[in-house]
Amino acid sequence: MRLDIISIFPEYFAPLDVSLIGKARERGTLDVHVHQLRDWTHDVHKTVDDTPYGGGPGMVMKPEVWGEAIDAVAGDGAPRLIVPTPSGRPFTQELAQELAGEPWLLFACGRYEGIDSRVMEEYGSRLRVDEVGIGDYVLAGGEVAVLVMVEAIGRLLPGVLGNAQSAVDDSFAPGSMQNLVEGPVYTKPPVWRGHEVPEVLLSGHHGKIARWRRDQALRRTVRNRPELAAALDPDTLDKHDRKL
Ligand SMILES: Nc1nc2cc(Br)ccc2s1
Repeated sequence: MRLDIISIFPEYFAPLDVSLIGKARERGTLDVHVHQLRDWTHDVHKTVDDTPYGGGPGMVMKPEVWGEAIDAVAGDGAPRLIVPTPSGRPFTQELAQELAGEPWLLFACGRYEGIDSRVMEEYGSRLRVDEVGIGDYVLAGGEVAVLVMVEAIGRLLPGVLGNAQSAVDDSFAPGSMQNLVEGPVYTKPPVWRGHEVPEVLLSGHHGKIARWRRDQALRRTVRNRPELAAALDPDTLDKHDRKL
């Protein structure tokens, strides 16, 4: 997968050199290119923003600069254009899975009050354009949102996770974990400061362990994410689940 990221703060993406994503880049699973938006300005101050039409606070990012940048990076190709914004569609595990199947993603990192909407209109006619949010709060720019999305997407690529099963068991993963969060996890020692590991996990009885884990996932989902629990497909709940 090729990833292009356009930002006025390319240094935000240094973390993509480390850990899982860094190793995926070394292996060639991920081909990441970060671009400085100001490289496509033509004035001495490298201006990327201006006051909003209609008045109001803050500044809006100029369409001309973004147009030149995206034209230069995309060329005649057809990357999927992802624009992080608080007003976008929710970024979910399902969308991460979908984006992990794309050959080329181009992330446009807005700042200030956002990018002039005509940029998304312009490219919507020839590229798949998704305005995507990572939660109901406002950041200072799209860079951190891109880091979140790149990590969530990158870990789903073949060979990135040491154990591919981990992604299947992820919270929210399509299939048996749809609309479920994961339950508690434990490792050695069996007793730590008087806290014992649940006995079933030491039993070696895989059926009972799987049942216990699902119960714990359901209980945690009901407690922490009641709106997900309400959306659980009744057909996926067996009679035992319903008793919880
Ligand atoms: N939650 C989010 N906040 C922001 C702010 C800006 Br400015 C750009 C993108 C995003 S995504």
